[in-house]
Amino acid sequence: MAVGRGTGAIASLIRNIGIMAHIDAGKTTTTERMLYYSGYTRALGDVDDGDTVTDFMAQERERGITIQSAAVTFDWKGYRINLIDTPGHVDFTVEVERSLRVLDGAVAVFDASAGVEAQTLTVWRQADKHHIPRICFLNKMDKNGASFTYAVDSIKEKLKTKPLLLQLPIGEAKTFKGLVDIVTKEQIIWNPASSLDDGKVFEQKPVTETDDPELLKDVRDARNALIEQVADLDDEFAELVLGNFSENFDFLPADKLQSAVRRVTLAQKAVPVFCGSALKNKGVQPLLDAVTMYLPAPNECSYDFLPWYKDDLCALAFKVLHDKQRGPLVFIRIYSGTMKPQSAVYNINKNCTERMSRLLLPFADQQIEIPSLMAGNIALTVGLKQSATGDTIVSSKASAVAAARRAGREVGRKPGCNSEVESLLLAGVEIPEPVFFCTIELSSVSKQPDLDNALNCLQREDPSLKVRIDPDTGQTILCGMGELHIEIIHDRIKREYGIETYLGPLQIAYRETILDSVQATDTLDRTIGDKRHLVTTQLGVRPWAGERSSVTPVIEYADNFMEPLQKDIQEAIENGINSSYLQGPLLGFPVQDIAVTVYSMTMHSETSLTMISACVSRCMQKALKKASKQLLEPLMNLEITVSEDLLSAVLGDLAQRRGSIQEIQSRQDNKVVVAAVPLAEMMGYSTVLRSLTSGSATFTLELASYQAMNIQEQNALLQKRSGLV
Ligand SMILES: Nc1nc2c(ncn2[C@@H]2O[C@H](COP(=O)(O)OP(=O)(O)OP(=O)(O)O)[C@@H](O)[C@H]2O)c(=O)[nH]1
Repeated sequence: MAVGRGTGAIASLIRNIGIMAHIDAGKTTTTERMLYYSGYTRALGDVDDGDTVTDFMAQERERGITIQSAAVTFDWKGYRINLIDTPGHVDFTVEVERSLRVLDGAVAVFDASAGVEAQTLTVWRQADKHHIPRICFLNKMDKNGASFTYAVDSIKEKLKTKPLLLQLPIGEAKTFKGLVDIVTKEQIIWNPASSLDDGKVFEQKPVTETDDPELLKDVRDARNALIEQVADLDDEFAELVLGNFSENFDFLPADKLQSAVRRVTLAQKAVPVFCGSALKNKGVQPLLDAVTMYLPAPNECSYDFLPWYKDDLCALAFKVLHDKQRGPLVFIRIYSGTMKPQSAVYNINKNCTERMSRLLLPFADQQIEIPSLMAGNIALTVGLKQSATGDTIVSSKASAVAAARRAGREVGRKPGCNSEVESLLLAGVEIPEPVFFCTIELSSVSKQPDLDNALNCLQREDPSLKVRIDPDTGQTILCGMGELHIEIIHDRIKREYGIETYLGPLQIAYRETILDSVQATDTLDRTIGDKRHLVTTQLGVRPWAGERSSVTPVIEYADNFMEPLQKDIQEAIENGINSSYLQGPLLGFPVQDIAVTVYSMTMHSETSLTMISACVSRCMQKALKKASKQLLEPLMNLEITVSEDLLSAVLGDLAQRRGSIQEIQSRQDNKVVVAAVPLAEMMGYSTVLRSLTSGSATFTLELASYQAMNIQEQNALLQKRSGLV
């Protein structure tokens, strides 16, 4: 194998990239081809045969979709490429967010016959949020209906970005046979005569007047347009062009244009576009060249926190896998310093020191042992037992404290308080609230400890899975992002942990809110041992109409409230508030969009902080019960792609689901319906849509907001829940 066994690659030769796309655009196929051409696999994997390297989990093979982000390392022409395969299904956007956090650049893969599809838009926005430079790959150029121009226009319009056409296809759909590199004016034709049609052999030669005058004209026009476009975006390049080449762009050296394209790509002013057909083995090698040429190296990315660590270790755990023999395997991205096996590291989130036994380079489901690894690399560690997805890892607590000091934070104000060090955490992954939940039951109670262990492991791997115990029934509840998400968790419990479980019916995670302002007073008086805990508090709750809906309440204090307010008492009060809004008064769902004002608090000097929290929590519950209450239901953004002849059937069905149609767009021969529909109406929708359209339509579903239910629906739900109907 070509991977070095040293300390990993030096940062300028590393590319940490991800592939992002809509479901079925061809991420897995493209990844497989990359691994093949770089020499990592000897045979071409095929998603349709279920034998790809990156989709290594059994469920992924069966379902043909990518669920887990598997990190794969390979080398291409002297560069080390760490590739994180990001999932495309909307149930797994947390996986996408998590992998985007550790990427320096991304390749967006499109189906050239469909252009920009719903999920690409979502992931594109996430990549914008993380400021990740991108290049685009228009895949499936061989497919019926593939259109380079259509796909480029759709990138321009929908993604509101400036595509830089660095290639032109030669032929389209059935006639697609190669491409032209606009920068070098060379054509690349894959060898049809090769007996093994694996795309390894291709012919690369300049486009000439004699061979194909028409193509040469197209290439010249495209190159001139590209030069003008780049000159508009990059002053250094504009000066060069105007100074020496304004008469004739033909003489402008390719490397000058490449450097300028690189600068505008890294500055995210524009996005280079490439094309090909992964399935037909065309265009992937130039795409790999483009990854090394146009996407940034780790040392070209700036991170606010780097100066705090100087050369000390700073790393982020971005993925946990559980291995039966070796225990948890934690994927780490190293931002600064060096990592060595057989050493201790400090986890800031968990405030604990852990020992790492081995350090491995990830190659899908195989790993290669390495003696140390430098900044910029991605590695797999063995031995970390506490670390979970999203944790920040440094060399020692002392190093974290030193970094906190450099960051200008005041450390050690209060003994035992870790919060200043915690503020050094690399921004964690935002986990959206789960919209579905269901009970999970065992056939035999004796297996409960095994199930608890399995759920703990699964939660460390996947923070979007939440597990809680129903306080009334004692049942274990799984909360997840979608039907498929929960189904896959269920499947994994059986396959990976050998535990047979039954799921209760899938239910929707509603929210609650209040409609008026109310106040409540409560007193708690308890004597424990020889101490009397006596506390009285008065507080008010009111609806909060802030810009964004939020489950965490806004907390305010009345003027002159206990001045000066001691920090530990304030924490106790806020703990009390925060423990009470999660169980709303109507059906026990979290209460959102409320503001709490604490008016007064009197207490006996011996009252403990726990009793203060308990009193505040009870008082909050009392106030929430007194208020007029409202149930909120998840409203989903739905996007359906359907052929024109089946459109009316789909719309007719949507009308019965309380759906409001926002837009119907045309996408080549298809219609795209954009609608908002309550989640309650979408249970089992994939089966319904499949039968309505004989499986030809596709849809994506994403949480938009929580909306108030009307009074009839609210009453019907309350009655159903209380067993009256
Ligand atoms: N015609 C054509 N089909 C392709 C091409 N690339 C991939 N496909 C097919 O498209 C389907 C989806 O390909 P995948 O590589 O699994 O796509 P993916 O984006 O990884 O899919 P998810 O993991 O489900 O998100 C498969 O049937 C592939 O054979 C291509 O270049 N041309």
